Amino acid sequence: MDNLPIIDLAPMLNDEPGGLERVATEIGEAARTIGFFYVRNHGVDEGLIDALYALAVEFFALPLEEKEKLSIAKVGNNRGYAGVGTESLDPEKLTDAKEAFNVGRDPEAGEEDDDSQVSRGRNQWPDVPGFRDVASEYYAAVRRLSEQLHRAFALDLGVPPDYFAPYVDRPMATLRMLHYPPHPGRFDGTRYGAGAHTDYGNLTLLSQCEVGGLEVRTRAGDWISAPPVPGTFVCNIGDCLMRWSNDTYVSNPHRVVNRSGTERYSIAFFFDPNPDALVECLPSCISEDRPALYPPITAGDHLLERLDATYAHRKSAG
Ligand SMILES: O=C(O)CCC(=O)C(=O)O
Ligand SMILES: [Fe+2]
Repeated sequence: MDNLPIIDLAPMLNDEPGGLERVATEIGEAARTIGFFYVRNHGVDEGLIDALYALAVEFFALPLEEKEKLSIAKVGNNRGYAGVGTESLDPEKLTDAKEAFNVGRDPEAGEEDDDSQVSRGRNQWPDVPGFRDVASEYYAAVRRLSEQLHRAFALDLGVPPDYFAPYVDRPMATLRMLHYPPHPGRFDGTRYGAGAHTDYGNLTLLSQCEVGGLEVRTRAGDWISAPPVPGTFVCNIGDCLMRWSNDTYVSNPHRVVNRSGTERYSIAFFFDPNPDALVECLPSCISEDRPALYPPITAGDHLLERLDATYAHRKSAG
């Protein structure tokens, strides 16, 4: 496979007769084989996406001391600024040549507001006019889209379309703006923008600016590029959904190298289930020849395990 499929979501999102079924079949095929696909007609306003890019560019252009006031290392809940060199998505390589800013979900009515818990509590907001409003609006839009994609996953995996709804209605979802400075000199394979890794949650929705750099590993072990396609998100399956589906879906390694000679920005949205969601291999994915490969775990514990392996500051804290 040289190209990732581009799946049109309109039939599902417009409630066309048979639309959910058709989209679920296409998504299921991609999720089982490579774990990556593009989605178009996804319903998220292009003007909103452009507005968030403009604010991300403004934020990353602030002096480092300003950005570090919002450092992710000061909080336990995975929100705020992570500077160049603070993360190793591939622990075998040098630290990633990227900087990032994370926004989580604001506490909703009746929810505890505890910043020490992963992906809960308050956000750290930069002093950039409009940032909070636009980031919150974008977050809500991609959250809705993620919920809708779960209906297609459920149908394809052999459970009712709303099966996942109670597990993902208070999600540990993270909006992450990313900036990859151009790679200095010739790329020698030691330092990636983002080292090879798999994502942790159920799904990721990635918007790329016009500068490419994302590469995806095929099952055969080749790396193929996933170039920006206007009007789409790249959607990929994460480790949590792979586990939940008893490896029916695949969470595939990917990496970023900015070979363009210019700045690259991207916006990722990582959708992890509710912290207390019990991730237990789906009954429809278990059979006599295919017993459950994993014991049950809460989504919160699963995410913590994965974050602690990635961040230097979390490792030393814990
Ligand atoms: O920036 C990108 O294109 C991908 C980033 C990514 O894979 C990640 O942050 O998990
Ligand atoms: Fe990723």
